[in-house]
Amino acid sequence: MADYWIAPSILSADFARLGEEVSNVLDAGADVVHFDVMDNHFVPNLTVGPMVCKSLREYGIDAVIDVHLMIEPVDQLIPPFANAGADIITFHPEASDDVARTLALIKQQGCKAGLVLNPETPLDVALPHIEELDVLLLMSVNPGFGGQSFIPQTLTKIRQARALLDEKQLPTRLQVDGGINLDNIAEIARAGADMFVAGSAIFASDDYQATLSQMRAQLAQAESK
Ligand SMILES: O=C(CO)[C@@H](O)[C@H](O)COP(=O)(O)O
Repeated sequence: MADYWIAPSILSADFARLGEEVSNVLDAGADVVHFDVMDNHFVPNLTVGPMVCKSLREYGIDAVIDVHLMIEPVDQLIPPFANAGADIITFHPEASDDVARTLALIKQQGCKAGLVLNPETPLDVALPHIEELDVLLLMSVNPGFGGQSFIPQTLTKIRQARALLDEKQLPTRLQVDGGINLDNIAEIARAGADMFVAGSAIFASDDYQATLSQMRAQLAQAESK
């Protein structure tokens, strides 16, 4: 099977037991921890910062932590997140006055870097930076909240992004985030994504292991078609 990564979003975890929740979901077979950072300014919700990322490391979480910054401005929080144990840091181009500089800053801090495109943001916005991206994240909901429905028009954008990355022979991860569940993960994989962020579909399920296994079965099926 292709090297698909499933990344549970902490947004839907029980924050009172975050270390345990993240540990459980990794034991159940998740590949990456997706760490949603919101500032009640760039998006209308407020979550957590570098201290909580550091706490997860101190708790013993050694998986890849993928920090999705939904904050503006971004640069000043990049070194604190790198020091707190982030492996991947992604941000929205609208939140930086110099996207190339922010990407370089993330890499200087020893992290993988990525850009995030909202549903309404055209793929063209990523084009000038495409060679520098370790991750291209396409939002399939408007950022701010978990539990929203997947916007179906995102499938076209995923196909276009996949064609672009393949044409340029880039190893960039194509991540999709928002409304991913057992019913649509196969179609999203067929469109070309290889990294799947899912919050409510995993954390609201009774059995994380069963849900992750079913997601992997869907991904295997997507590949065989
Ligand atoms: O960044 C976001 C929302 O802003 C996402 O990571 C969601 O938290 C995904 O949650 P579900 O849509 O899977 O519930």
